[in-house]
Amino acid sequence: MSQAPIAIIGTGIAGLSAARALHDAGLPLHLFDKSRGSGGRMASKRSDVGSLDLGAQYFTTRDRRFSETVRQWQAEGWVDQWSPTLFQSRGGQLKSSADEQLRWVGQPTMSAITRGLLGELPVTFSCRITEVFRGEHQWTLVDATGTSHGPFSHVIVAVPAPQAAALLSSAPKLASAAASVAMEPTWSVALGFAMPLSTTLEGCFVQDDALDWVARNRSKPGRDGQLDTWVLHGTSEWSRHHLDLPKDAVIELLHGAFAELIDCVVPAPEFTLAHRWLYARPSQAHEWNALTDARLGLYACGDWCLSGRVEGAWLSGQEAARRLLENL
Ligand SMILES: Cc1cc2nc3c(=O)[nH]c(=O)nc-3n(C[C@H](O)[C@H](O)[C@H](O)COP(=O)(O)OP(=O)(O)OC[C@H]3O[C@@H](n4cnc5c(N)ncnc54)[C@H](O)[C@@H]3O)c2cc1C
Ligand SMILES: NC(=O)C1=CN([C@@H]2O[C@H](COP(=O)(O)OP(=O)(O)OC[C@H]3O[C@@H](n4cnc5c(N)ncnc54)[C@H](OP(=O)(O)O)[C@@H]3O)[C@@H](O)[C@H]2O)CC=C1
Repeated sequence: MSQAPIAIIGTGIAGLSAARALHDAGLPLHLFDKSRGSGGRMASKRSDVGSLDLGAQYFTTRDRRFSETVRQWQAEGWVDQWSPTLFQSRGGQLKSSADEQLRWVGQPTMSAITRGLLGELPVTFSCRITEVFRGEHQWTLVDATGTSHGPFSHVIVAVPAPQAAALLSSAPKLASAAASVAMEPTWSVALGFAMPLSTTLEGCFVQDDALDWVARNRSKPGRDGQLDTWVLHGTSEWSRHHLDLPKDAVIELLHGAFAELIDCVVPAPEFTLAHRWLYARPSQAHEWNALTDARLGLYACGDWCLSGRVEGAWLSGQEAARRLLENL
């Protein structure tokens, strides 16, 4: 009888990091995602004005293993360095803030990374898993339409903590660890201007009431589009306070904050888009690496097990795969 595959729920960078490690070790697996494509919070959104990075803006590497992996991604052509002209804004004072930090982006879109990692791996998209339960020896998943999937030998849950908690109910310790993680929202807004704004600014770390970060989309390698498109992120606190505001109102408020911040004329945008990330980042970092119930064969990974950054999510996926292989 052939070996039952491993189920991985989530095709963000954590789920795909685990998937690649297990596939490279020769194990069969099957991925599931509720979205239409891979990437989760580091996916780019296709829009009328080209592809936009509404979630993760760039990533840095501190861990040696991740640095080496990113160099391999670079050799594959999936990523490139992004060296924006950086500013910071504190108390309304905008000033240049150049640094030596190496920053990476997927190219020509953020999604290139998870698409590359996914390759030909078996995956079911548009499939929200609502239940994960174990029979005598193997696992079954049930999706939102009531359809069952399985059997599976092991399950890796690679979704944001509040969504993971429900899927981990077979292992109450894991479920309660996931349930203890609070995640903060982020409102993300894109504004596209017909005439390029008259500024050298390409990225800005902001500390004010509303804005946290501003980036000029076309300054990233390989980005297309006719308009000069900007991505604005609200702070966690501002986003929490304005969580249920209609998108038009969010766009108007963040457009206003942007116009106040930047030292140039900001006309009415030709194009606008708002996206609410309910679970954008964990409110604090953890040092769990991954969560494990080796006896049951149930694992959880994601940025919330570590640093709340792309690097943390990738490392967490590696760790879930390592522990699973160790316990075979
Ligand atoms: C606005 C924003 C800006 C950010 N900026 C940066 C940055 O500049 N640099 C940086 O390093 N990090 C940044 N981050 C954080 C970074 O994006 C995340 O740390 C990382 O992408 C998390 O990856 P993950 O795989 O753990 O989770 P996710 O990317 O959230 O992946 C989880 C996947 O699971 C799927 N899923 C969820 N529930 C289910 C279910 N029930 N059934 C099936 N599928 C399901 C989702 O659709 C998703 O594809 C940012 C995040 C946001 C939101
Ligand atoms: N919005 C979210 O939901 C969300 C945002 N995240 C942001 O992701 C980046 C990535 O963090 P990382 O540690 O990999 O990058 P950096 O080293 O570039 O930035 C870390 C923070 O350090 C400050 N910083 C860095 N460079 C400069 C600079 N040249 N001038 C001024 N300040 C700089 C900045 O912090 P403050 O804004 O000053 O508080 C950076 O944020 C990072 O931006 C996260 O905010 C991650 C997850 C979710």
